[in-house]
Amino acid sequence: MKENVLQLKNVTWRRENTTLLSKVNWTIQKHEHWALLGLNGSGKTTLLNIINGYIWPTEGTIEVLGAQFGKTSLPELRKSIGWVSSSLQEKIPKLQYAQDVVISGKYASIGLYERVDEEDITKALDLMEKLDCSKLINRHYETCSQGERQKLLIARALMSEPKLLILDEPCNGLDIFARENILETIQQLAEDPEGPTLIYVTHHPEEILPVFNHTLLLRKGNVFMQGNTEEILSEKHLTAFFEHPVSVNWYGERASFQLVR
Ligand SMILES: Nc1ncnc2c1ncn2[C@@H]1O[C@H](COP(=O)(O)OP(=O)(O)OP(=O)(O)O)[C@@H](O)[C@H]1O
Repeated sequence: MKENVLQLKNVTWRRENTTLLSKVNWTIQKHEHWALLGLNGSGKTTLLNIINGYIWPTEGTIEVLGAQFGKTSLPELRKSIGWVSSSLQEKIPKLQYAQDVVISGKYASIGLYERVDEEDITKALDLMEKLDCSKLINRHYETCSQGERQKLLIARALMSEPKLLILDEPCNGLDIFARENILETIQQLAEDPEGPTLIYVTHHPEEILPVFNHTLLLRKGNVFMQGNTEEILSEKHLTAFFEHPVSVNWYGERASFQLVR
């Protein structure tokens, strides 16, 4: 049976006289992993704020994990949504130990103020193992590289066993090796039948892994197109989307892109 993880209907957000999101319709089913692709300023962060209930839309309805906004406790719902973003990365205390960063995900706190039990420690270490970052145990967060920090934050998000995990530009600031390493980790996470449904947010189409077999293109607050990734990542569609000629080459199941001069 199909189970909706997310359902946005005609979601519109206006600020003063500007429409920043316009009539967004988006349905995600369980284990249907999606990429959200849009240039700077296209409205991605605004849309994520709406999905997490931090911004209330001017019009439209929102249902996340079966809970209808307006009829549900948002703080309670947020426990089931993981959101890994660069703004979160900046908030983590520099001197916090790597394993404590992960454990804090259980309490959705920045810093760790709760008494930690043996079970939490075991779970955090298992997650660090799973994400191939267990070598960071007892390291201060500030001494970890950008790629290592991203892995810790993904492990942190998984600590509360979210049903929906939003990865908001997780490869920003990474070199090509660290980027491929993170992408491999994300691919494994997406392939885990027990794992959360993923939304991968990016402005780089080459980061869209085969496991993200659905893509939504957002442009100037409008859904330009949505559906099957392979169809969407075509020269024709991306040229229209970017309003600039784009060439696409496929290497196996990954595509690479170039602006045509
Ligand atoms: N509170 C606000 N009031 C007015 N305009 C806003 C507000 N928040 C966002 N905007 C505008 O909405 C547009 C979309 O911003 P948003 O941050 O959602 O884009 P984005 O796709 O996440 O961009 P980026 O990839 O650069 O992070 C931008 O033009 C931004 O200036």
